[in-house]
Amino acid sequence: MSHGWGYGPTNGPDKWGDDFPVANGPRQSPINIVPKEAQYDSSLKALKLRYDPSNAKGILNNGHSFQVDFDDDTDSSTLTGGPISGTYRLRQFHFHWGASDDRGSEHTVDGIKFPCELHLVHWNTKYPSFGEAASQPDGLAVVGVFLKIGAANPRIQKVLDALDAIKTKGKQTTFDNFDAKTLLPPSLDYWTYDGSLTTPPLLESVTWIVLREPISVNPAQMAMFRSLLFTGEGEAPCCMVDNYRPPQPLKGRQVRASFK
Ligand SMILES: N/C(=N\S(N)(=O)=O)N1CCCC1
Ligand SMILES: [Zn+2]
Repeated sequence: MSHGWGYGPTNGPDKWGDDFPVANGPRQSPINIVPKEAQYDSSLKALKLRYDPSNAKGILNNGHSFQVDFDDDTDSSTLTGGPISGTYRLRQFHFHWGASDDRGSEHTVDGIKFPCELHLVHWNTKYPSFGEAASQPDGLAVVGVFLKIGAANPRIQKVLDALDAIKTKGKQTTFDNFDAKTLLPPSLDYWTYDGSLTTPPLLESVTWIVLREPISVNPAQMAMFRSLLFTGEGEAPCCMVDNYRPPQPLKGRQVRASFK
């Protein structure tokens, strides 16, 4: 790709392998999850997410999605349990979504696409930093949550109300006192498998933890996601939609379930 990666016809997922050969590696994400082929593993622990709302720092339009960043200098917002060992710190969360409700998620379930998918990105504190962890096979753990169309979700509204201030690429604003746990569904049943970042550099360092139960958003809330721009201020505007990578080959990997 002569210019930076993105989701368009000339720089989208089919072209990422030109600059990032790992795109065709053995543990790429996302994947299509086939529940009937996922093996229940009774040794999988319950997820333990302990988030401190005061760690929320800011919200940024990074030109590919938007992210809410957290202070990860201490173990005050962590993921433990589940399929991982040790302690992983919450770094940021972000979303992927479609131009219409028939697509947008990265993982699919029996081939079904959801309109949106939330990713909560954590890094293994056995490594000195996020950057170091991101290059290790057990360095990251991402909790994925599907969003479906239904009732308005009051808990996501504070995030969506901040989007007006970060419409264009590179814009950021403060975003404090937010408990990311409020974005999770009542059940923490999950599927888990070894995968990768779903955007360049596509590093194969992610333990994926995809929750079975979606959360809901209503159509007006989905429209707020779609109000963002991939482009920077003063550039020809391009709506930030369809910022998802399609499912990748499983290549013999096993998907385990924490539930029967
Ligand atoms: N691709 C990513 N996360 S994801 N979509 O795989 O959860 N990231 C790139 C840098 C930090 C997180
Ligand atoms: Zn993501």
